[in-house]
Amino acid sequence: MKKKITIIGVGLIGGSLAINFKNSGQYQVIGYDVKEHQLQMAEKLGVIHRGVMDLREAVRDSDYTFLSAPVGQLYDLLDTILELKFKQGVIITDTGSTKGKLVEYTSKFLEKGAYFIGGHPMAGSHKSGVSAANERLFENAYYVLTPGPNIPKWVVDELISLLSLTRAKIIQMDPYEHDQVVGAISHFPHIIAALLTNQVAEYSEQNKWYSRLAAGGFKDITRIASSNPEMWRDILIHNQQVMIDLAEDWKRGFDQIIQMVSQLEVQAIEEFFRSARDFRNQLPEKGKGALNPLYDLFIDVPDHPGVIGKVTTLLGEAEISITNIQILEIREDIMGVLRISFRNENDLERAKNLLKDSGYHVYLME
Ligand SMILES: NC(=O)c1ccc[n+]([C@@H]2O[C@H](COP(=O)([O-])OP(=O)(O)OC[C@H]3O[C@@H](n4cnc5c(N)ncnc54)[C@H](O)[C@@H]3O)[C@@H](O)[C@H]2O)c1
Ligand SMILES: O=C(O)C(=O)C[C@]1(C(=O)O)C=C[C@@H](O)C=C1
Repeated sequence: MKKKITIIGVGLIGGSLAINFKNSGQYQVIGYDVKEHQLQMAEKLGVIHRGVMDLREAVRDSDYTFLSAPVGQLYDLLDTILELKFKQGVIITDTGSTKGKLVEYTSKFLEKGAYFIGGHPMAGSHKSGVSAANERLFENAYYVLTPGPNIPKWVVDELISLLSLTRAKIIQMDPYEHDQVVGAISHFPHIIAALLTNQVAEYSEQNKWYSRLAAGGFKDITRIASSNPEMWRDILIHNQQVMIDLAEDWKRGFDQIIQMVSQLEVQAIEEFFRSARDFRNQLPEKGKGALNPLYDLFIDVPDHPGVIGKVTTLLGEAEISITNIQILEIREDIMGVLRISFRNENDLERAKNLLKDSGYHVYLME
């Protein structure tokens, strides 16, 4: 009998994990979510084998349980699971963006016969929900595990082996070190992006040109301001002290550059940009083969031979390049969903209008 994997919270991250596990053919993948429509969509897209709305049923025979709900939900979920009947030796892990407090909180699982290992895939998107799930989301990305000191090595190895299906690079880290580092490279940047966006939004109330002229630079630095507000509220709250410390460093840096500008310290200003450029330029690019989840278009297609060819021909004739194409589900007599990725927003927009005008039902995902 196949081992059972339960995904609690079948959204972007849970759904992307689920696809990898399901497509391996080695596991039975069950989804649980508080939103029934997410489960229905997950089943329709073929992301999970089956969705259940009852947590008791979801965890009962599970060999591996993934908690991929928002960070603020994890503690209550863990408390509930602890009271339920679960398999002895089950490996429970999460995908939450913060790790320190959670790992401390979960040490009590061990005495109940379950192993908890904190986890955090360092890949994602500003999009939410299972419709944005992507089989290749984690490919080449780092996936951090933060096992507590009492978790046996063979248990960690077993989880690593399962996660290798995602083709992520799995590393282990101290949970508080994780929060420190990820606070600086992920959590704090979301504050900056939102702050900058709010500042410009305020100006644009008086003058429409702010939003009309907002081009590449502004859009690049503020892409993540489109992220899910509830998710980011939870993350900041659960990494509170790190955020406060980073803000102090930011204020110091900000005072310095403003001082340079007001004193017209031209050399220092140039050096400020040069050192940033040098560090930015040596950051590794995302590995080859990984999808850029940004410019995706979804198209409902009937399961007729040649339908993909018709769509790609239409795009090709209009000289719109595609970077990837994926069938999210094709079963007999059932409408399938085609996901086509484009290089930029302009291509995406043109393709959307073209396909719509040709009678296809096309949509973007939040
Ligand atoms: N989005 C990212 O870029 C990213 C990357 C890595 C890790 N994470 C972390 O992964 C987790 C999931 O993020 P996501 O982007 O997939 O969010 P998402 O909103 O796409 O999915 C979360 C899912 O959890 C469900 N949910 C909410 N409360 C629940 C509960 N009490 N029980 C069961 N299901 C519940 C929601 O209905 C939703 O389907 C978060 O903890 C987040 O911090 C996110
Ligand atoms: O690419 C994005 O939109 C993300 O915000 C992904 C991102 C990140 O900050 O890099 C966000 C949260 C996660 O916990 C991990 C990854």
